[in-house]
Amino acid sequence: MSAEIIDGKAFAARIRGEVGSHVARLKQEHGIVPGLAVVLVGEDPASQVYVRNKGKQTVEAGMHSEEHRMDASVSEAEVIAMVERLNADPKIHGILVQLPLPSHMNSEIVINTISPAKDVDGFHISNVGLLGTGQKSMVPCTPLGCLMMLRDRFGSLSGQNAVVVGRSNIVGKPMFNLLLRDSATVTVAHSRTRDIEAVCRGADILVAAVGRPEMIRGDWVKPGATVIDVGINRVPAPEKGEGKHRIVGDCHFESCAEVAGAITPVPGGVGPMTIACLLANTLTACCRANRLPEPEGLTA
Ligand SMILES: NC(=O)C1=CN([C@@H]2O[C@H](COP(=O)(O)OP(=O)(O)OC[C@H]3O[C@@H](n4cnc5c(N)ncnc54)[C@H](OP(=O)(O)O)[C@@H]3O)[C@@H](O)[C@H]2O)C=CC1
Ligand SMILES: Nc1nc(=O)c2c([nH]1)NC[C@@H]1CN(c3ccc(C(=O)N[C@@H](CCC(=O)O)C(=O)O)cc3)C=[N+]21
Ligand SMILES: [Mg+2]
Repeated sequence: MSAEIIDGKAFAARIRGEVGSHVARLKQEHGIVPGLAVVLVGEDPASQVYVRNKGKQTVEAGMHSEEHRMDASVSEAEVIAMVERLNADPKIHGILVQLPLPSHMNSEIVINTISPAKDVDGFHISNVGLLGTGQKSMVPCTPLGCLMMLRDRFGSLSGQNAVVVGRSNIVGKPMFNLLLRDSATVTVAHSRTRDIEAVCRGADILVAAVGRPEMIRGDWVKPGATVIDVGINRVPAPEKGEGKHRIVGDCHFESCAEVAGAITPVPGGVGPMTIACLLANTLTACCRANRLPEPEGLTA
């Protein structure tokens, strides 16, 4: 193995520390406490873990944290009513509606009900449009975390060949926009891409957001490339015992690490950065709501 392992866990802890000191200053100088509300509909066990981590780290950063759990059988109108209540709540600066929502709901309608200023996921259509046109917006947490790690490694991304595998609204497309804004040359690959391995081999920066366990192998990677593995896949781990699981990325770690110059591990890579960026976005939203200067280095 030759690649440098990018320590997302340590990077994220550093960001949370910075967020924490800004929060302490807001409290001391202005008596303001940033607040994040998470709306969780249904009982998806993987989501539960994620929501618990978020709540814990929000409180550790000195912020106010609320979780609103709703039964999977509630109506779309009830979720919308919850969002509208949070929109109107002055204690709350950030709202996250955990996706996916139960299939009987239209998640676009629910997400677009969130006040754009409180949309710390950056999924509201007006934030999507602002990002796409290069204007100030709330930036989706996972792509923002990836961008921070890339800027840290490269300094400038100008002229780098970046390939994003996956075109979802929550990862692939916003990642494309952020890389393009930083003047990388960006290709977006997806399930219809022809000769995807060759496309990936052209990448100085390879971002994998596919949702297919270990799909990207070492021979897809250009020697020395930087590989950002967004994938979070639960796969059976019989070696750990009957019915046990482990988490793997969209990249086959061992073979990719032999070829890449640097790679993010799963777990311990993009995941912790996502939560750190969620806290950073909540702080940013709070500063904007109170017409206070925004913290530097915590937004795109
Ligand atoms: N670490 C973190 O913080 C986060 C991790 N994730 C993880 O990232 C991964 C991606 O998530 P998300 O973007 O929501 O996933 P989606 O399922 O919404 O999108 C997957 C994308 O990958 C493409 N794709 C699927 N199969 C292939 C294939 N065989 N070859 C090429 N492209 C393919 C799809 O193409 P097409 O459009 O043509 O169907 C689609 O564009 C998941 O593992 C998810 O769990 C997600 C969010 C946050
Ligand atoms: N509205 C919305 N916004 C999201 O940002 C969102 C969402 N819905 N739905 C689900 C996905 C998934 N996601 C993760 C975030 C952090 C980790 C994370 O912290 N992972 C750790 C721990 C993994 C573990 O061991 O469980 C790691 O990778 O090291 C994982 C997954 C955010 N998502
Ligand atoms: Mg998805």
